[in-house]
Amino acid sequence: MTAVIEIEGLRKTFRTRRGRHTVLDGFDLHVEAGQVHGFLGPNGSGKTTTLRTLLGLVQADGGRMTVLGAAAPDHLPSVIDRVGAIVESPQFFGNFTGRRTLRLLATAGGLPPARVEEVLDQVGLRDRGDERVKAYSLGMKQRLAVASALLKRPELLILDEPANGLDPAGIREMRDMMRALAADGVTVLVSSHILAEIEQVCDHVTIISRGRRVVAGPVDEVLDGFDRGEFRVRVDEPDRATELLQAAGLLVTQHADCLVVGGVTEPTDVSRVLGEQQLWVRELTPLVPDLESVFLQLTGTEPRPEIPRQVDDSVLPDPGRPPGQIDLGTTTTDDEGVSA
Ligand SMILES: Nc1ncnc2c1ncn2[C@@H]1O[C@H](COP(=O)(O)OP(=O)(O)OP(=O)(O)O)[C@@H](O)[C@H]1O
Repeated sequence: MTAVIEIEGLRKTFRTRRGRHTVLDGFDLHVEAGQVHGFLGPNGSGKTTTLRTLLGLVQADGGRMTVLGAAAPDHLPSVIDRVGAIVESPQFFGNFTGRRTLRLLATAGGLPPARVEEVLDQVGLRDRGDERVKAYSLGMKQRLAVASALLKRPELLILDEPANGLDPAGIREMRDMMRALAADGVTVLVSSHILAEIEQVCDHVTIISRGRRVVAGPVDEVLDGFDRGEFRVRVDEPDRATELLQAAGLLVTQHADCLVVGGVTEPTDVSRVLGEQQLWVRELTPLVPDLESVFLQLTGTEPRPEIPRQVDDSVLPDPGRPPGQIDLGTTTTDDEGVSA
């Protein structure tokens, strides 16, 4: 497999009114060719800063990055024509129509006008392309942004929150589009908070928390790593059931309307232990971890009853870092991202 994006030991500190704020603290990301790679993290964990840094929009304080084999940011210009990116909400001239906007971009990139019609059709704006952008809804602006990123038929597509403002049909279309692009060999790096979407469309995932990678790998393997063999069990007399199951060596947690039984290797063990004492199981459902539960657990962002969670409350991962951090210097940048 060829690495399309390599980030090692990325560091970035902003100077803010509250003092220095380390946003990326030795972050690593590896995206291989052909992957649809989900990039997840709580609000403020550093996703957009990572993508902006990768694209040369923010200067890193340390670390090593390559895009399509070219060292970033220094050699980014040599590969940028092969990269399509939407990072944050792109700004377009409100008085231009969607079609005119794309034609200008196509002309600047030496692309034929026919390509504009193809991408307008692809993102569902074919019939609204002659309206001014300022009259577009949020979701239509997002579709226009995707169209602009697709114009040059990129080998690598970087999408920061592409589902922002999209209606349910639009989200599904975005998912189908990512799948179709992947089938055509395009590598996609996508950040999103819609974890069910990510789980459906991505084959690989990296989760960031407070500027450090907390997990990375194939989605299936990440989820399997959190499968604790738990089952939801509904049964009459939950107290007696708990005693019996615990006596059989199983881990039992009582909830308001069910028991969660862990350490189960063979589900029939549960029904047998209870049935032998005339307790009949009404439900026995495997609790398969999903990306949302894994995300909440790894980032420490499970909602707490009656305690509003603050954005910087997420978990700071174990500081045991893989080797490979290379200092580029220790510059600190201000709120505008300009080197100080
Ligand atoms: N130019 C800047 N100056 C100062 N702080 C900044 C700047 N840009 C980002 N930050 C801070 O960096 C942290 C990470 O922001 P970033 O936008 O990368 O998070 P994110 O993971 O994309 O979050 P979200 O999911 O909310 O979009 C935040 O605490 C943010 O306030």
